[in-house]
Amino acid sequence: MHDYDAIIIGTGQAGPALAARLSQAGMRLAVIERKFFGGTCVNTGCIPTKALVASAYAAHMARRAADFGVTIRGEIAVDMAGVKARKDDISGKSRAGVESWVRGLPGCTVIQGHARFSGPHSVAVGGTMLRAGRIFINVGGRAAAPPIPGLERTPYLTNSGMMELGELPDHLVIIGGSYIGLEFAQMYRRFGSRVSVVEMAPRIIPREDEDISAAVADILESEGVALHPGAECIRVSGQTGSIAVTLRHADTAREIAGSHLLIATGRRPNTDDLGLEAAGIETDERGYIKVDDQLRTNVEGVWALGDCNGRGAFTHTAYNDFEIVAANLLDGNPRRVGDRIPAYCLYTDPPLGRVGMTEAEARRTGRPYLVARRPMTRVGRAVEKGEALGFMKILVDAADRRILGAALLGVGCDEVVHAILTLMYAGAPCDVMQRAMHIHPTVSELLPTMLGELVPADVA
Ligand SMILES: Cc1cc2nc3c(=O)[nH]c(=O)nc-3n(C[C@H](O)[C@H](O)[C@H](O)COP(=O)(O)OP(=O)(O)OC[C@H]3O[C@@H](n4cnc5c(N)ncnc54)[C@H](O)[C@@H]3O)c2cc1C
Ligand SMILES: NC(=O)c1ccc[n+]([C@@H]2O[C@H](COP(=O)([O-])OP(=O)(O)OC[C@H]3O[C@@H](n4cnc5c(N)ncnc54)[C@H](O)[C@@H]3O)[C@@H](O)[C@H]2O)c1
Repeated sequence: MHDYDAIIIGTGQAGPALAARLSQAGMRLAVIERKFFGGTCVNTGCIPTKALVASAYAAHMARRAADFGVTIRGEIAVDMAGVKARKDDISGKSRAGVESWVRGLPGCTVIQGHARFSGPHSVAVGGTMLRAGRIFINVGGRAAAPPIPGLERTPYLTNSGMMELGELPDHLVIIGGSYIGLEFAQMYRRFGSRVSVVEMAPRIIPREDEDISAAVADILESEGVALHPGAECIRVSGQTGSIAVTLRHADTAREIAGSHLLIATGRRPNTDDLGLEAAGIETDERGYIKVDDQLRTNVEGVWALGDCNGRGAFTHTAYNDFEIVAANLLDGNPRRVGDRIPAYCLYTDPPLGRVGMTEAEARRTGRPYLVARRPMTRVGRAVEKGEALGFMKILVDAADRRILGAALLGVGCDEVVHAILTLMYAGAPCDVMQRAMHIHPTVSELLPTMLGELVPADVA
């Protein structure tokens, strides 16, 4: 039995930063990783997908060169080997950076292998037993495959398999029209594949407002992505190169013939093989580890951070979990998960920047609210860039004039959304932003203008 002050399981988006703080505090710690340092974000999630999105954007803009008065002689071709090499290089450097950081921490022992609890404060990795008074679980999640008949016999890709894909699919059929599905859909269409997206909800990105789903659908369809909302996938069969996907749409069955199948139907936590029962750590019915507002599990001295606790599903929520645990444990600062404001982006082009409530959520609160909308065709910077698709929407509480939420679908909106996010954290009324002089020409300069055009929601 090896004794430590702390054990961290998983090197995702919370573990390494927490290891650095614990090491700085003089603790002896063990960090256990079973696969790639950096976890999902670095290896099969945010970083590689955004590198691929950048290649797809370059191809798209090259095809649009004539719109800008630029002539490209010859065919615009995408070299998938080059695209993959660029992605692998970016992702690989990030992985190596995390690994050397963690290995270099004073007092930190890195163990490679699968960790499994053997008791409330003990963990086994292969034949090695480790014990600590504090254990931090940062095991993340993986793609969940739905119980579609035939799937077990049909080759399919998940976000992980997509990272290894060397060839350009002739026809990529994607099951799931949400964040993962849509980012891959647009990028592969831009690389040159035919792409079909099957979504069983009545519309794509069903958690977003209807106007946002419709605008994103228009953008994707205008590029030639075939969308099948309201269609349940009832059977799949075939081999790579020849895949048959059967859909039921309004009681009618039809078949899509594709070359490759991507399953993007959500994720599940990596908690089923962690021996949680040996430690008495409680999970919910979907396998997420139950935590309180400071990320403590029901077992004293055990915390769960990141995707595995079901309180967030993003890199920034996992990292924020680290900040909350470190603040409580090391800084005497009682930070809480409940204090954070939901925020994320969908990295289609143009991106969708989201913060706070959707309009549907604002409506459900029953309180009066104000709304301002502006199409990107009325945003000078977007017009100048020749990228004027989408619209921006801001919701404001009619009583205290604080921003309730925003959905910004437009060029640069993955950055613009932070101005609203910061104002919301400051708890300031929107008038503060309206009076602040903004820089011209930017997308952000239209935020104050929009706030001057707020109208009650029922007349919007
Ligand atoms: C395709 C895709 C795109 C995404 N894009 C974005 C984006 O643009 N922005 C964003 O914010 N989020 C994005 N996400 C989500 C983001 O990647 C995750 O929310 C984030 O990585 C979660 O981090 P984590 O620390 O919880 O766990 P992970 O990053 O999943 O890390 C968990 C680590 O634990 C290890 N592990 C698991 N079990 C054990 C065990 N028993 N023993 C030892 N080690 C173990 C794993 O090998 C892994 O390295 C994306 C996800 C996907 C799939
Ligand atoms: N830009 C980002 O921040 C980003 C990008 C990608 C992923 N992520 C993270 O990864 C998580 C998972 O993303 P996701 O898109 O896989 O999951 P999701 O849970 O957001 O969406 C899954 C979709 O698949 C549909 N679906 C499920 N079963 C189906 C079936 N049998 N047939 C047809 N449709 C079906 C659902 O209705 C849903 O719309 C997200 O919640 C997000 O946190 C973030």
